[in-house]
Amino acid sequence: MADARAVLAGYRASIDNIDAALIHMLAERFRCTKAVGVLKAEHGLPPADPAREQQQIARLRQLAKDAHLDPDFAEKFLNFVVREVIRHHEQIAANNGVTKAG
Ligand SMILES: O=C(O)C(=O)C[C@]1(C(=O)O)C=C[C@@H](O)C=C1
Repeated sequence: MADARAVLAGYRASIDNIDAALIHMLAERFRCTKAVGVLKAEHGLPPADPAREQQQIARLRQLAKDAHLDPDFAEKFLNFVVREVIRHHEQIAANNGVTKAG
């Protein structure tokens, strides 16, 4: 039992590091997409680009398969993130290209 607890603690330390890396990577991605939102608003480009999304989905599904991750999960995760990005783009466009902090 003591051994199992030590093994579990070791796995949890890795999980905590991975979760921290995910948060930092998502923060960087949203920093980048906010700049994209400003660029799009300044040039009158639409918030969503469905053709680009189809390319991203196809690419991530293949990457997921190669990595033995469920491709349906990868697609759902990308869609979840992109829907939030589009919401930000729409807000930026409504504010004429001005972003709010956060
Ligand atoms: O590439 C763009 O045009 C973006 O706005 C970025 C992004 C994304 O988050 O990857 C978001 C919305 C678009 O529909 C496609 C892709």
